[in-house]
Amino acid sequence: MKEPEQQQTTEEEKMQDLRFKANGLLHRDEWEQSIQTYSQFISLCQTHISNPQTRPDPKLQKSLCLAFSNRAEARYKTRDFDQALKDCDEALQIENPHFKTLMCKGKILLNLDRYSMALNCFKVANLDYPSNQDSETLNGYLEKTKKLEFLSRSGAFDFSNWVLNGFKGNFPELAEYIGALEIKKSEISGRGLFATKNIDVGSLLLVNKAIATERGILPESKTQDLGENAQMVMWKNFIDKVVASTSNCKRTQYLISKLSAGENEEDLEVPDISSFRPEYEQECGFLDEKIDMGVMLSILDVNSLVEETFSSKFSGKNGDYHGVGIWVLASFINHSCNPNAKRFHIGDHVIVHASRDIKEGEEITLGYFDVFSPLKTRKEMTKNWGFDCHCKRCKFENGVSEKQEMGEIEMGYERGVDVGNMVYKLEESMRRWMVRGRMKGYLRASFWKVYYELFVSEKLMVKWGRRVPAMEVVVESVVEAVGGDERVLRVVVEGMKRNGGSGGVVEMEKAMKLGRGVYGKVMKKQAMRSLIC
Ligand SMILES: C[S@@+](CC[C@H](N)C(=O)[O-])C[C@H]1O[C@@H](n2cnc3c(N)ncnc32)[C@H](O)[C@@H]1O
Repeated sequence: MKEPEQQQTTEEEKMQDLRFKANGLLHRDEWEQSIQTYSQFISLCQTHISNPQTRPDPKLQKSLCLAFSNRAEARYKTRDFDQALKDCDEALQIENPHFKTLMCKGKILLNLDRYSMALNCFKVANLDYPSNQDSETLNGYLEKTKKLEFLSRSGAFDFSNWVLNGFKGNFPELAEYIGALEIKKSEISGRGLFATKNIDVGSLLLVNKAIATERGILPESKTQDLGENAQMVMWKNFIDKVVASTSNCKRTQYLISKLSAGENEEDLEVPDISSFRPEYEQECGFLDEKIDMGVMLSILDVNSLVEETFSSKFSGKNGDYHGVGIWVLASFINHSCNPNAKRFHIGDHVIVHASRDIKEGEEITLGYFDVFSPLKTRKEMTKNWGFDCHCKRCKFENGVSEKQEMGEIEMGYERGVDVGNMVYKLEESMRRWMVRGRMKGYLRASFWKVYYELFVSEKLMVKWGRRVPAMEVVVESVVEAVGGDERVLRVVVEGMKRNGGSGGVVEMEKAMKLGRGVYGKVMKKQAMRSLIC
């Protein structure tokens, strides 16, 4: 049996060894091993301190604080943010302010998009700034966090430089942002996102960071098997990433658990939108149990989105390049064939903006697929998504699809007959059926492909121009009905060029407004002009 003093010395030596070993592992970036060794040190150290028979060295408290801080750093590197934050709080309970810990906590909070809390950490760290530390790093974090906090509050994103640079270089800074929105029961299906005030075209609705994304090349393989195989691998990797993100973070788990798994949507709880704000407090009863894997797969099936690039000009990637991801708040947006919003993806963020003016109380809707296609194609697409669309446009087009002329027009469309003749026939039929207002826009959007081919062809316009409505009239009705689109913008720009250069001030203003519907109000005039002209 060792004497208490002898035992104390042995314990102190053991702690010394563990601390030394853990620090070495941390310096060599061996995160998991260093976490384990710090845990051994922390447990021994705590027992030692709480033992009434020992006279712990006062320096031991400092070592314990540092061990928590270092374990937080290692856990941050393994993206175990929940546990890393707990370690930071333990360290700060022992010593506050503690520069190293505050820096680590700030970085974790920044990763979790909790900008104002992160900013607070960096500000306090700045007060406790030790002279031997590199001030540039802290200043860099302070500046970045201030900017993100402002963006998240204001939604004042500006992509001008990135656009003017031809989408080269770093992505623009993006922060999570939620506009004037709420979640409510939807007449379309289950829950939906609704505007809480009037929103004008181009305004940002939300910016949401993905829980996980997976990107890769999916070759349009000559053998179907190869393509399907690549798709399966991509989907599997994506699922693994989602599972990894949810197992480390209770908040992510909680948020995902709120999504529809495709069944009994009408009975689903309507969560408060504030629980999707990054700063939402953790303690409010986050999930304790893991989500069942079967449920998780259904959730991913119903809510995952294929990425859409900011602009076809931007992607610079060939058609083989695909990305899939899950964005929680954006998952509450229902589909409509006459959507009022558009989405783009930059890095891991989805950016949703109003593609036309939206009234207070109106539901925000996206086209889950290309809505510039005829009813038949859209029905196939919604079938793939697993639902029947009951939007106003589908209801109206279902009615006219019974008409004989409609059958002839559809047949002509599929066979690719003279586009001028088709447009003429459709316009004449709409006149006879007394189709008015938005409904005209619906049908024109359905057969947009032929309108497009007609309006961009000088030769065809010479032949058919007098017998079909003016391009401006068609464009206005289509945009009012289904929102802005790059292809519509293209027709307008081609028209302006035909009329001698880039058109007058009024035409340019109209094109810029259309541009805001297509790309959102995220750039200054010069950048928008470079995109549309
Ligand atoms: C991404 S979720 C949209 C939010 C969902 N309504 C909810 O309550 O969580 C996609 C699912 O919503 C439903 N949905 C979306 N748009 C729809 C539409 N136009 N018609 C019918 N169901 C729709 C379908 O069940 C679809 O699988």
